[in-house]
Amino acid sequence: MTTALETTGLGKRYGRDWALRDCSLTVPAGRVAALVGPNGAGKTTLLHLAVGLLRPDAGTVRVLGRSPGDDPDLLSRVGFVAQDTPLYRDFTATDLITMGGRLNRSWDAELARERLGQLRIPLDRRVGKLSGGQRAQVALALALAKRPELLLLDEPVASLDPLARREFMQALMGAVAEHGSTVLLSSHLLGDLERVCDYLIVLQAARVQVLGDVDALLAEHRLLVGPRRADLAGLDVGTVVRESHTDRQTTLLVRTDRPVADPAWTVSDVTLEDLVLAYLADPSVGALPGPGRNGLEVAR
Ligand SMILES: Nc1ncnc2c1ncn2[C@@H]1O[C@H](COP(=O)(O)OP(=O)(O)OP(=O)(O)O)[C@@H](O)[C@H]1O
Repeated sequence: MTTALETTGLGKRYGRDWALRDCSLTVPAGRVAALVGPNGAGKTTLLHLAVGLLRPDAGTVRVLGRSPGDDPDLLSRVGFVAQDTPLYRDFTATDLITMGGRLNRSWDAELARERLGQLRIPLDRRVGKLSGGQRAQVALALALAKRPELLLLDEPVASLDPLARREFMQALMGAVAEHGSTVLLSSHLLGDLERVCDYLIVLQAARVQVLGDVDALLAEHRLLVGPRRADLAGLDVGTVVRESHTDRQTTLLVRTDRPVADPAWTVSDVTLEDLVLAYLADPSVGALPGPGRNGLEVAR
């Protein structure tokens, strides 16, 4: 299996409004993919379509080569942690671990107990009495105990403190390294994603805006700082994704497959955060796979 998730022209509508539209993407197996975008962009909708909680109104979604919703067996191979970690609040973690063992064919109860023990989360306290962050950790431990081939996480670290976020991300990386799982993780915390994700999906206004390998995307973008130049016509620095100007200075985030030769510009690498923020600031520009430079094409 080389592709964990594949969508083709996928769409979901609520009434007359599209929550997700013309969404065609793949997440290669074994990747840790970041799913980012502003509030209401369609991230949760995409994840719910992938686990069969929603049915498409257009197009198709394939998970591990199968169609979610039509294939109950698929659920045993996919872990999903929903945005609000909706666990049964009257049960203890021990109850949930036992229940998971009855509901799942391959279930590593010891892994879940060990993880929660290391995090000092009381196994015998009702989940409703745990903190939001502790509940998120219980939900992740249960999802990992399933030993899923694909793990889908909807803003799992939002309620965690900075140390716990780092630990959570490390646990994810551990699971990927150990079991070769694929992870698709939605989050607004770009700094956290930069450390662990090697694949990027940016959704904006229900559509895919940027898609691809993080290293390839970072290698193709540059930050240029130079004397103020408000008129960019005729400038040969690649595609300008974002421009900003002060009285004396112009800063550009550009996409180019060539070194910037003009000595007027100070050229530096971009971070994932620079790149995502630049694209989010201008919905009319995108970077999608296609027959363009380095397999990627700028859509304006
Ligand atoms: N049950 C629903 N009924 C009507 N509209 C909905 C429903 N669920 C989502 N939407 C709309 O679909 C769009 C996409 O929502 P979605 O929850 O997928 O966004 P998101 O990217 O996950 O946002 P956030 O970052 O705020 O969690 C939004 O405009 C939202 O208002």
